[in-house]
Amino acid sequence: MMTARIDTLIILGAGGDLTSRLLLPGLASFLASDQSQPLTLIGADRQEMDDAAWRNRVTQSFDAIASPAATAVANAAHYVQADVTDAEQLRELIASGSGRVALYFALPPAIAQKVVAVLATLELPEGIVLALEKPFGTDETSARDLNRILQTIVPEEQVFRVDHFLGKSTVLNLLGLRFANRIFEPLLAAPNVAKVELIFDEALALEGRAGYYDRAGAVVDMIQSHLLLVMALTAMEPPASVSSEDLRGSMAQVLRATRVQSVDGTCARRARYTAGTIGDRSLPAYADEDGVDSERGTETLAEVTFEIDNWRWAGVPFVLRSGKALGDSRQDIVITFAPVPHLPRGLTGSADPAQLTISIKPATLSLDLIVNGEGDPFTLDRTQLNTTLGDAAMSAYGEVIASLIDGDPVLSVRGDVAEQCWRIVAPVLEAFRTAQVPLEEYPAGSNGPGSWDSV
Ligand SMILES: O=P(O)(O)OC[C@H]1O[C@@H](O)[C@H](O)[C@@H](O)[C@@H]1O
Repeated sequence: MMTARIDTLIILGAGGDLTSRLLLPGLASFLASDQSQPLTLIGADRQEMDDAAWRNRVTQSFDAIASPAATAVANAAHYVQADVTDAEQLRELIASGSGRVALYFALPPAIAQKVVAVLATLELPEGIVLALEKPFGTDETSARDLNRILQTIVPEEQVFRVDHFLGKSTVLNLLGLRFANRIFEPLLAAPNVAKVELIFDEALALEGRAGYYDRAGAVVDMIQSHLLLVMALTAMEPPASVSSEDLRGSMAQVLRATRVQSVDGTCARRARYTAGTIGDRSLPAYADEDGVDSERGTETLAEVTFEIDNWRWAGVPFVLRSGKALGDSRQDIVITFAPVPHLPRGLTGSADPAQLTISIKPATLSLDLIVNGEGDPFTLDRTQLNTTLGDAAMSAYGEVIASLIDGDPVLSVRGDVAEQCWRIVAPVLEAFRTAQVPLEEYPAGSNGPGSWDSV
C-alpha cells in the first residue's frame, strides 16, 4: 500500500460553497498543526478567476485559523479555469500537479459521477488519491456502480470517501474508551445492555440548503451516513490495530450484521417542523421554506431502531435519531445498562439502570450510577460521574484532511461500508416513500412531536 504524503491537493469545485464553508477551513485547521511539508493547493472551477482572486478566497477561508503554514499554502495557491467533465481539460489539470496528487471532488453528486466516468478514460499519475464527498450514490445499487468504476481507476486505498464524523475527536474517543479500559468493554454486550441510543438533535434548520436537503431528508442526511458509522464504532469488535485494514474491517463486519428492527416501517418514526421560534429566531414551517417541495413529504426528524445480528448484540435495540430545528441541541451516545438480575430485598427507591453517556458536543462523558442515598442508607439514589474530554487540536474536517494528506485511508469510508449503509436504511426509505410511516409534525424549537417520548 502506498502511504507517501500528498504533495498537491487539487480541489474540483473550488468556487463552491462546500469549498469555502468546510474544506478550506478544515485545511487551515490541519495546516495549523502540521508544519512538516509544503503542500501545493490548486483550485479548479468553470468560473473565471485569476490566481490572485483565488489566493484571496483561500486566505479569507483560512483567516479563522491562521498559521504560517496556512499563509504559505495560500500565497502559493493556483487557480485553473476548467470544465472538469472535459477529458482533455481534466488531464491537463491533473498534469499541472507535482508529486503525489489528491483530487478532491467538492462537486454536486451528478457532476462528480460524470468526472469519475471521464477519469476512467485517462491515464493517471501513480498514487493519485480521489476524495469524494457524501452522498456516495443514492442507494445501494448506485453506490456499487460508482465503486465498480472507481476500482477500475485506482486501488481502494486511493479512494477517500469523506465523512467528517470519522474525524470528530469524541467519535474517535470511542476507541480509547472502549478498548483501553477493561471496565467498559466486557459489559458492552447483551444481556448487560438494555439499549443504545445515538441522538443528533440540531437547533440548526434548513440554512438555505433546500436544493440538497429536500431530496435527502434526515435519514439520508444523518442516519445513513454519519450515525451508522458512529454506531459501527460503538458496537464493533475490538480491532487488532487501528490500521485502515483492521479498523475499517471491524466497522464493516458489524454493519454487515445490522438490519432495521422490522421491515414494515414500525421501527421508524418521522416528522417535519412547522413554524416556531428557536431562541430569538422565528422559523417558517419547513414546507414553506424557499426551494422546498412540500408534496415531497421530506422528514426533518427521524428515528430508526436497528438490531445487530451477532453474538454480542443480538436483541439489543440501537435507536438512531436526528432532527433539525429542535429546541435542544444534543449529540449523545447513550448506553442504558440492563437492570441487575436481583436487587437485594430491603433496598428501596429508584433502581433505574445505570447509563453511560458519551457526548460528541460538548465533549463530555458521564456515568449515571445508583448508590445508597444520603438519608436512609437502605434507600437508593442516583449520582453522576462527569468529565469533559477536552477540545481536539483539529476540527473534524481537519482530521479527515490530515488522514487524506498522509495518504492513509483509515478515516475514509471503505467502499463496501458505503454500500452497506445504503442497504441498511433501504427498508426505511421504502416505508417512507410508500407512506407506511406517517409524517408527523413538531413546532420548530420544540423537542419533537409531543407523542414522542424524549430520551
Ligand atoms: O455538527 P457538524 O459537524 O456540523 O455536522 C452536522 C452536519 O453534517 C452534515 O453532513 C449534514 O449535511 C448537516 O445537515 C449536518 O448539520
